Amino acid sequence: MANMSVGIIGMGDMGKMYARRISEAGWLINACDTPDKFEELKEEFKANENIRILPNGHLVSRSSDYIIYSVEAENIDRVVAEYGPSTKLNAIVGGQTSCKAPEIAALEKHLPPDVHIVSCHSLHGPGVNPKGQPLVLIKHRASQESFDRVERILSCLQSKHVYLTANEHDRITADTQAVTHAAFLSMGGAWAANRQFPWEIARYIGGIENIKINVMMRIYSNKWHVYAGLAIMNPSAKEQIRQYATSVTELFKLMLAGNRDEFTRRIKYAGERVFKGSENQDLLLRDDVLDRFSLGELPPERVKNNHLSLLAMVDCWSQLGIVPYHHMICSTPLFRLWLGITEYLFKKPDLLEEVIDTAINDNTFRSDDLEFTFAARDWSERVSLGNFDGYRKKFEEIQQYFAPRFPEATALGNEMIETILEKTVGS
Ligand SMILES: NC(=O)C1=CN([C@@H]2O[C@H](COP(=O)(O)OP(=O)(O)OC[C@H]3O[C@@H](n4cnc5c(N)ncnc54)[C@H](OP(=O)(O)O)[C@@H]3O)[C@@H](O)[C@H]2O)C=CC1
Ligand SMILES: O=C(O)C(=O)Cc1ccc(O)cc1
Repeated sequence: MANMSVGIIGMGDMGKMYARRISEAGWLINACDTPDKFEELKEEFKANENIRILPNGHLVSRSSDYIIYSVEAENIDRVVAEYGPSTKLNAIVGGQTSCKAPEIAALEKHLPPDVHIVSCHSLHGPGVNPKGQPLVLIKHRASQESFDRVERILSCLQSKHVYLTANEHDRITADTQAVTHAAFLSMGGAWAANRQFPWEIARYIGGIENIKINVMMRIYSNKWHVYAGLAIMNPSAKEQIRQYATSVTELFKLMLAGNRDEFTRRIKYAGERVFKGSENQDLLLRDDVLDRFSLGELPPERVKNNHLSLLAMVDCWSQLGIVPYHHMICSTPLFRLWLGITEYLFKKPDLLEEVIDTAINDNTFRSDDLEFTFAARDWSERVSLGNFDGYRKKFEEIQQYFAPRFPEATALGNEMIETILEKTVGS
């Protein structure tokens, strides 16, 4: 055990984070990315004697006792097909992709039968401290001894271990990741379609709005393939994202029709189903932290919003019979912020009344809500069709629109996440 070496195939953001942390704990790392990056990676890691950069995945596979594939979900089958047959006899292999059905299928299909399969998934981005964040471990085809070895190696991340099957993982992360991202992707899509920068508009500054903007900017400043992969390849995500788009559409139609009774009944019913049992728990987020992280100047008086995106999320959970608190075991920082702002709205009866009133009576939001509805449906459609190119094109167009403010938004977003998560980690 003491001499076990760890292989990492795919030295992108997550692969490098794993390599650095695992090597610091004293394990020997054999790592590679695509052959064209061999020299560059060798240069980058030359000072770290516990990290050996190799030219390709065959050499990593042959020489490592535990191998982690940290490549794009879309490429997992092709990459395991290529290097899997070179795996060292009796080694342990797993992946770090965000969606387990295609990963497990690839590992089962291409690895020799003597190889043990243990997969993992860190539920946070490469820039977040893994301490206390959920780390899913999947003992798919492995002896207890092999599983214990993986657990010991990864214990250096100091994450909170969560034991699930691949199916359970995908069902829960479809909600905590794919639907959460769909909501923020749609906000960005709507603002870009209306040629708005929300931090320049009083309605979108302060409180809940700060979280919406900062998380939206965080997602669009990242790589499209992470979001495309975990939505398009997760078998549970299509249905859940479709329900979100349907909830948005149906609530928007009730608003347009001015149907206050039905709108109110539906919102309250959804709120009861989703938040029943959590009434006496502390709120995940507090006012003072909500107001602190703004990309724009706070207006003298708070401007009302109907928060269609949040109302639709609660309606979606209710329609799917999901209690989001049960999903905290696979919560990412973004999901905790998302759940935090929805419960903030639903657990403040005066605010909820104001929001319902605004939704029915205030016409100044109609064009924003129309674009938001289009965006939610369009993202859902692209995911349902399994359209990676279409996903990429839309993502990158919107990304370009917001790019000039990314450096500032990333700094503010990091600070916001750190401050707010101090309170929500482990809850
Ligand atoms: N980013 C995040 O927040 C998180 C991501 N994940 C998951 O982790 C995985 C990696 O994500 P991330 O690090 O962000 O993505 P990156 O794009 O930064 O890293 C993936 C790397 O794998 C490389 N790669 C592709 N094919 C091969 C190959 N045949 N041999 C060796 N390397 C190869 C890619 O090269 P090239 O670019 O040339 O294709 C790239 O450098 C994904 O599946 C993602 O879903 C999990 C948790 C968090
Ligand atoms: O927190 C989020 O949802 C992120 O956007 C970062 C992220 C992306 C992919 C993962 O598999 C896990 C975390």
